Amino acid sequence: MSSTTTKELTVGLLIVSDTAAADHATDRAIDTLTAVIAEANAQIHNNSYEWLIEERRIIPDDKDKIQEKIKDWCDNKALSLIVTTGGTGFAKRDVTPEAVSEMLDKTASGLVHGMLASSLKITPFAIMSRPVAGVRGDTVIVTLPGSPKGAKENLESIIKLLPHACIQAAGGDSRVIHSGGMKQLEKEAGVASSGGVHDHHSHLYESGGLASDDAAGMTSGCGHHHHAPTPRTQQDGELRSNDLTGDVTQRHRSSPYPMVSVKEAHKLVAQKIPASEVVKKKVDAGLVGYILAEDVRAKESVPAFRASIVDGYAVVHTDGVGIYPVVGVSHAAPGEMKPLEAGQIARITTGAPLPPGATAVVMVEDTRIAKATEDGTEELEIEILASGLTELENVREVGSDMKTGDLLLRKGAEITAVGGEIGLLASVGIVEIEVYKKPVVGVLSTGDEIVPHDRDEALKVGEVRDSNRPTLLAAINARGYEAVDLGIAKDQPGTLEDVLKDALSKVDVIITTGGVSMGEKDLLKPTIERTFNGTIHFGRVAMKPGKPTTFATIPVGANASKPIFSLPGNPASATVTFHLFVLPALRQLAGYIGDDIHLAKALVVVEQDLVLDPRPEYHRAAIRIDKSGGLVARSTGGQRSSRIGSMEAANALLCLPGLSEVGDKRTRIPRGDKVEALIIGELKVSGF
Ligand SMILES: Nc1nc2c(c(=O)[nH]1)N[C@H]1C(S)=C(S)[C@@H](COP(=O)(O)OP(=O)(O)OC[C@H]3O[C@@H](n4cnc5c(N)ncnc54)[C@H](O)[C@@H]3O)O[C@H]1N2
Ligand code: MOO
Ligand SMILES: [Mg+2]
Repeated sequence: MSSTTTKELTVGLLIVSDTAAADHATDRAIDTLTAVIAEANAQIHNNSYEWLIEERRIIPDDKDKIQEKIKDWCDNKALSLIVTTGGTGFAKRDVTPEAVSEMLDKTASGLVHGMLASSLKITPFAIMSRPVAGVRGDTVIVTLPGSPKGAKENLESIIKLLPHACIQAAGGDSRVIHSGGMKQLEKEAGVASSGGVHDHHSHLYESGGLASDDAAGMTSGCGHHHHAPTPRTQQDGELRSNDLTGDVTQRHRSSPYPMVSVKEAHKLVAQKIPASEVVKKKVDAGLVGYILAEDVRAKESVPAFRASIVDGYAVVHTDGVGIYPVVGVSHAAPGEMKPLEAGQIARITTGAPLPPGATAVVMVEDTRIAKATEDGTEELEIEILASGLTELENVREVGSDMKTGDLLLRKGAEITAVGGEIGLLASVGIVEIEVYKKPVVGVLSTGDEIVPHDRDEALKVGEVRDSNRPTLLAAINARGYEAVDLGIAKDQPGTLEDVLKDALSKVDVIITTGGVSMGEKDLLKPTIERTFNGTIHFGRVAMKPGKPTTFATIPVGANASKPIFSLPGNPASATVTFHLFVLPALRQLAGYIGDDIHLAKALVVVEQDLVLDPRPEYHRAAIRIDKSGGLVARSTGGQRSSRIGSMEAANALLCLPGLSEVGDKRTRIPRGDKVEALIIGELKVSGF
């Protein structure tokens, strides 16, 4: 069943409200309904369909305007679903049901009853609502009340049944989506099973009894399969975050950010990272880690002269064995050289230029001294013992290692820490090359409780030493990127705004930690969206640790944007997600391409049983090369996200599948099994 392709069910949100139309900032319905729909997407464990919000409009209580939008969204855009809010009461200006009714081809009184029945369980005032529902063309239309709470409750009461309705309304075969799962669907939607008719249907929503966040079947990016909906990126004008100035009572009570898989998160990062810039750099030790932005050709030949490969005597190779006068000396040093004639030899050292006329070199081991000066300090005649010399024997011809114009390094080549590429460039006199600029990375800790790690004063209750900033600054530096310390920002919108504004002018990539989950002081997301007009590409990832990992881009000027990674505050979460998401992004910006962007992966044997978490887990471990050359992994112990100790001596992240991925088949990886490991540190050997 997971082989069916994902169908997108498009949605239009039509907010009918005089107040909200006059001041869009007062609207809460869009956020609320977006959250309901995101949650519905997050709970789909079968990739047969997903909701996609395509339209969002706020219009006044005006019958013509309502009908105009409905006409456009049904007849031109053929959306799957239109949800209106507002105008369903008894006030004079409440005209939504009338406007919608006139547009319907069919009514759907069942949906109306369903909504009213569930609302009446919550409040007797539901009786004051006049919802209508029906079909126009291919589109299902539902009217919800204007209060965000009422709208949310009504939509939640029917949303699990709407895919079925929408697909049928559009003339599709809804068996695809409800094949195998109608009973489950009915159970989840709180509707009694109608018996045998649906017996051949299979799962629409997977069972499993896990918390929705954790049960989302996601891939961990380590090659597990999954049934996740594709991520929804932010649409124009859609803001999911809490209101910055809002009260705690108004915050979201379930995350409005769809849970994306690690693989999808990587894809989004790769897509949204700005293009790499080209800069000129000197060829020196500072070039390590850069990627060439141009093909580089040899400016000179190596060797630049005919050079000896051995210490011995330069000869004319046709001369043969015999005793010859030593008429000159050539050391590996610049200088003029007297030409050599047949019947003469010249002493020569390794790397020294051959005298003009010499055609081969005989090793000193293949010679004997025949005559020395009287004081015994100098050679006069030497007997050559080697016979059958070939032309250029023991000689490096001009350009035999490399010729002027040869392609030395291709665009895209990495200047490695091994040093070979720098040597190559240096050998032919290249002093400057074009490379991709390495990003400068700013690191900011956030949180009222966070104090500098080196503050020389005991902690007061509630204070926490900042471990994320030194950790990340170190990791960034060690990977060869310039890191800028942005300090600690308090959980106040203004403070965060000032610090980020300053950072945007100084760095290419911003990393923040803390303040991205569900707390009322978790201000990163609303600040990015509302203050900086940024786009949050994902705000939740199906992984442990690191669930609230957030990635956004903030516009800076006309066509430019800068990436911001808002990592969870928990220290192990911040460190893991830095390696998993930020490092590849930095490498992409620095010009790495393809697989080179990502952490290296290997299969390792686990030395202990590892208990699986509902979420795909990145279990910190120390891996070693054992005597047989294989890789073995030892867990670093307690894996709680707050425990930075789980990163101590860790050089790998073991990719453990989430329980929701392996089904009920197993709850642990037994010792001796192999798992994939992402390598984040140096490999050690044991039993060398
Ligand atoms: N109702 C929910 N609560 C939480 C959820 C959730 O889904 N629903 N997610 C949990 C998960 S998972 C994580 S991870 C954390 C992430 O929290 P935030 O990113 O909002 O971070 P904070 O709340 O600011 O801090 C969390 C924790 O980490 C400590 N911290 C923060 N910064 C630092 C630092 N620089 N150095 C050391 N320690 C730091 C902070 O004091 C907190 O203890 O949210 C869960 N909650
Ligand atoms: O995802 Mo959080 O990072 O588990 O602690
Ligand atoms: Mg928090």
